[in-house]
Order: sequence, then structure tokens, then C-alpha cells
Amino acid sequence: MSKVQTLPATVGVGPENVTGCKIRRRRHGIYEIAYEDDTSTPQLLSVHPFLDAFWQIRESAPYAQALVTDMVKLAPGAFVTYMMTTVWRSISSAINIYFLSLLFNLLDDSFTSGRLIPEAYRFVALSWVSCTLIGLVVDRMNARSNDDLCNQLKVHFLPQLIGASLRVDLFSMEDLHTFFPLMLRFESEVPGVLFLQELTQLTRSILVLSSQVVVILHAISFKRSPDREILMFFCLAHPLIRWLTPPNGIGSSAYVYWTDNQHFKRMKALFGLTFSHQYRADLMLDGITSSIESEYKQSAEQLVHVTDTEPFPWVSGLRRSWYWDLCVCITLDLPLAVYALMLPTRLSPSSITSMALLQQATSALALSLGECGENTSSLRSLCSQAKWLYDAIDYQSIVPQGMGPYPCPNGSDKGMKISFRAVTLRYPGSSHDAIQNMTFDITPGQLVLIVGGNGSGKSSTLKLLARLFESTAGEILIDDQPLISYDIDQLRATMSFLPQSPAIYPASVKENICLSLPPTLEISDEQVERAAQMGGCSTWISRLDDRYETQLQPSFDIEGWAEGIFGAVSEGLKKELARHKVQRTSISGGEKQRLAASRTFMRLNNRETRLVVVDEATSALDPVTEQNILSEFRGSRSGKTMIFVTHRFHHLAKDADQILCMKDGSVIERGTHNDLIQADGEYAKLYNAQAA
Ligand SMILES: Nc1ncnc2c1ncn2[C@@H]1O[C@H](COP(=O)(O)OP(=O)(O)OP(=O)(O)O)[C@@H](O)[C@H]1O
Repeated sequence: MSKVQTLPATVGVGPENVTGCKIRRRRHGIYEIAYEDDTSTPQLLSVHPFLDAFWQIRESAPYAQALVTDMVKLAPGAFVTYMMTTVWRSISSAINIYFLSLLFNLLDDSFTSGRLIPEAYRFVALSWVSCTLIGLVVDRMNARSNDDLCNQLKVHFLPQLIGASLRVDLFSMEDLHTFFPLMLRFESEVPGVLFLQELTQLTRSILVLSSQVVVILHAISFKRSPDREILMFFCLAHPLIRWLTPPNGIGSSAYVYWTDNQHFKRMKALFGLTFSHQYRADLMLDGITSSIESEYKQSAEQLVHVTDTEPFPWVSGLRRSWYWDLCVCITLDLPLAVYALMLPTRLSPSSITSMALLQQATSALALSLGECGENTSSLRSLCSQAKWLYDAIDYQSIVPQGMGPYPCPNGSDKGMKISFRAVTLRYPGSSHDAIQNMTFDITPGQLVLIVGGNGSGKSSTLKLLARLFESTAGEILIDDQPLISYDIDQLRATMSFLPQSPAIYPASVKENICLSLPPTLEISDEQVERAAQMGGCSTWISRLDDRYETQLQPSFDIEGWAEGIFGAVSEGLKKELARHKVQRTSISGGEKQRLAASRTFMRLNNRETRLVVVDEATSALDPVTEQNILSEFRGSRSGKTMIFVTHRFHHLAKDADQILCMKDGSVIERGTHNDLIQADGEYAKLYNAQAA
């Protein structure tokens, strides 16, 4: 039995001081939980969910206020209708209790006085039914205003979030603290809507609870003593206990959790392998499909007696101490039991109506208190939702933006000039430098070849040039000005990068070729066909059913089905859905590279380009196509600096004005092919290895 199996399901561990605040640890099955020990909050308050939450939301409350103000501005009518109808829906259960108590009081009076007043009963009945009918209309108005509000929020916030998400640079993406980019579920997730839902829930819970308490106390006040006092005590005992009970074993603190359990990790990995479509072909080819099941079973058996359900904050996840649960149960059911015990000695119509009222009141209160308990933990999330939204919209990239225009007037018309001065790059979270103290110059119009072994830093050099990453030390100059001084969008518009694994977008072949051009530019079919020909994909495109209009994978189609309330989706419905599915074509690695090359040629032919970078972009091509594409690039050299990164550099070496040979993040040799062959160093070794 492994060490973790001998641990009890939930264990508390003493506080530990990490970075100034006390971190408490607790074990929950295979999980280790850490949470902050907030000793600044008095003990009573720390178990008091409402006040506890209040302390923690102070920082983000202004954002919540701003979001509500924005909603009012965006759709004043819909917002007011939504909130008013929410108020009505919240107090409807209290209204029911109110009418019930009116009815009981009438019954009480009738039994005591022996006189029935039919008008009074009629009035109660009619008013009750009217309120129910109003409720029906209110429900519809609530749903309608909710839809209106959601539409407005989507139109207002989604474009801003898209803009903000696109501002996240690669450097920030690798930083663990960056909360972008996010993938919203396009059809259903509307920014701000979760906030609205939680706001509604909270308003509802508070209103339901307070209106019920008011109505119950009002109804009880008509009872005679000692009925009145007994009812009041029992009605208040349960809410009071619920109020004091901590929501779970930790309280309302936030926490993080993780597991080091090797069996569990193994099971998760095997589970992922089994159910992810992407691994299936490799699993079959590697012949390990049959062993996965038995391996999973072996690991699962090791954990058969250990809790591995995630430590969710609600009671069933992180259990609180048993005596709190006992108090909650007893105060819920005890009142009726005690009342029942007392009935034989003092049976009267009044005690029967009191008992019915008590039953109705305690169950309604228990229900709304339960809801309220769940919602207090979301009070913090309500405010942090709003904070997240505004923080996201205001997101500023870690990489600072320059202001200088590019190209600058004094730049050479032969192409881009590039200078690296003692440049070093260490990726975020990495323990070693990918580029070390690198210095070189590329003059305008040069054709440069960068060669070197795997991991020597060739691609990293290019990423620095495009400012996808920021150098850790040193300086990069473009046309003698610091790279960081230029407006990065203008600079990138004059660069054309052709990577090894280009992205193929879920669009048509033609759109994929024309993608990097301004949408305002008029493009003729001849221009597209010319670019396709230069990239070597005309023959492939001519074989496609819809030629340039063929839609390519991946697909972002919108399709779905719902099983409905009473039935499964029939074959007929499935066929109907299939009829509306857009047929998309998958393409091979080599075809991708050809298509991306065509995109680059389209750009070169139609936009001012001062730098062309080709990074292992022909590795999947057959030698003839590779030669053709490379000679097309050479033919487009005029006015451009060109950098080629390739392991197969034989046919380019003699044309290169300069070759940079890299090793371990540094340029170790630099010169023309003849210089480097004569030097008989690293480059000569690589070249001769290819020739052999
Ligand atoms: N995003 C990244 N985060 C952390 N380290 C990285 C990242 N990208 C590259 N590296 C590391 O930087 C070093 C240089 O990688 P780079 O991709 O620049 O090499 P390369 O010469 O282009 O290699 P190859 O010929 O295999 O494409 C390697 O050690 C690599 O693991």
C-alpha cells in the first residue's frame, strides 16, 4: 500500500509562513490543499459567510458598480424591467406565505367566533390567484429583458475583449500570471452575463429571505401567547444556526489544491490517451491499445480506498465538522416535533393552524437559506467577475509599444538593415539562455543563411526580430534605430515570415492565400492564381472540388443537438443536420507549406516588403518543389533583405551573401560559403555531412 493510501480522507495541518502570509495546509484524499489563514478577521466573523465575503470584496466592489452602471447605460429599459421582475419573483414565495397566513388567521377567527365571513375568504382567494397570474407575466418579461440585456452586453463587450485578447503577446502568454487569452464559448458565453446572473441570484436570495422573515414575523404576531413566542423562537433558531455554520471545512477562504499521486496522474494520462481522437492512430501503430486498459486497471486498484474526488468548496466536497450538520438538522426538524409533543395537552384550532404555518415557514426558510448560503460564496466571485472583465479590457501587453513610424525616410531602398548587439534571450520560466550575447550585422538586400544544429537558437533569433519575444539583454537595431522604438504593427507589415508549421485557417483556399493583405485591396483571380503557382500549389488546387473556394479544416461550424425533454434525436434529424454541414478538406503537411508559401508570395507581390524570413518552410516538400519555391524567392529579392533558416542548405549556400553558423545560442562562425569552408570549422562539418 502506498504512503498516500494510509492517510485519512481529510487532515488539517498547522500554518506555515510563505511570503509573509500564513498558509495552512490540509489533505483531502489524494489532494493537498493550501489556504490562507486570515487571522486578522475575528473568529466569529470568519465563520460568518456574509461579513467574511464583505471584507474580501472591498477591492473589487467598484468594478461591480461600474459594470452595473454600464448595463444601465447600455439598455436602461431592459435593465430596469429585469431587476423589477427579479424583485417580484423574489418576493413571490413570501406573498404565498402571506396569503396562507391570512387564510389561517381567518380560519382561526371563524373557529373561535363560530362566524364565517365568505367575502373575506373570497378576497383572499381572488388576490392569491391574481398574484399568481401576475407572476406568469412577470416570468415572461424577465426572460425577454434578460435576452435584450445579453444582446447589448455581447455587442458592447465582446469586440473589446477580442481587441484585448489580440494584444496579448507571446511573451505574456508564457507568463503564468497572464489571464489571457481565454476561449469563450461563442454561442452561449456573453461577457458580463455571469455577473448579471450572480447579481440576480444574490438580490433574489436576500429579498426572498428578508421578505419571508418579515411575512412570517408579521403572521406570527397575530397569534396568542405562548404560541407566538414558541413560533418565533423556532422560526428564528434555524436561520441563526445556518447563519453561523461554516460553508465547509475551510470556511469561506479561497484555496489551491494539487496532487502528487503517481497512480492518479497515470490514470489521468491514460484516460486522456483513450478519449482524445488525436492519439488514436499513433496508439494503434505503436500497438499499445490493448495494454492501456490493464494499465489503467492496475493504477485504479491502487486507489480503490482513497478519495480522489476533487475538493469542491461545497459541503460534500470539503466536509465541515459533524456537530454543525447536527445543529442544522435538529433546528430544522425539532420545532415540529416539539410542537407535536405539546399538541395533546393544548389541542385547539389555533395550534393546528400554527403548526401548519410553522411547517410552511421553516421549509421555505430552509430552502432560501440554502440558496443564500451558496450565493454568499459567489458574492466575491460576483465582484471579481466584474474586475476580471475590466482588467481584461484594459490589458496592456508586457512588451512595450514604440511610436516611431516604419519604414523611416532614411532607410535604404534595397531592404531592411538588421544589427544585433550583444543580444541575449531567456524565455520566461526557462533556466537557460536560448540566445547568448549575439552580435552580427545584416546589410540591406543581403541574402542570409542561418544554419546550426537543433536547438542552437535559429528560430529564437527570428522571433526576436519580429518582437514575438523581448531580448533579456543587448539591443537590436533596424535601419540603425532600436527595434523597440518602432510602431510594431507598421514594422511587421513590412516583414514576411514563412514558418515551418504554418497555420491554415478555417476558411477557403483563396482566403488563406489572401489573408495577409488589407481587406480594402482589390485582388484579381489572376493575382491569386499567380501566387498559387509560385507557391507550387496550382496542381493541388485544381484537383479540389471547389478549387479556390474549397473550405479547409479545422472547422468552426455551429451545429448541435439537444435530446429534448422526452426523447433522443432520431436518425432523420441527424441526417437533416448532416445536410447542413459544410464539407471541409484536410490537407497534408507539404500542401500546407505550399499554401503558406503562396500566401507569402501574394504578400510579396502586393505589399511593400523589406524583409523576408523563411524558417525551415520547405522541410516537408519534395526536392523539385523546394528548388522551385526557393528560386521564386531568389527571383523576388529586389528591394528586400532575405533570411533563410534551413537544415538543407546545400543549394542556397553559394548564393548567400552571408552565412551565420549557430551553436548553443551563439553565432560561432560568420562569412560567405567559401570563407567558412576554408575555415574548416562547424559550418564545414555541417556542409560536408549533407554532401556525404
Ligand atoms: N517558447 C519557448 N520557451 C522556452 N524555451 C524555448 C522556447 N522556444 C525555444 N526554446 C528553447 O530555446 C532553445 C533554442 O530553440 P530554437 O527553436 O531557437 O532552436 P532552433 O535552432 O530553431 O532549433 P531547430 O533546428 O530544432 O528548429 C532550445 O533550447 C529550445 O528548447
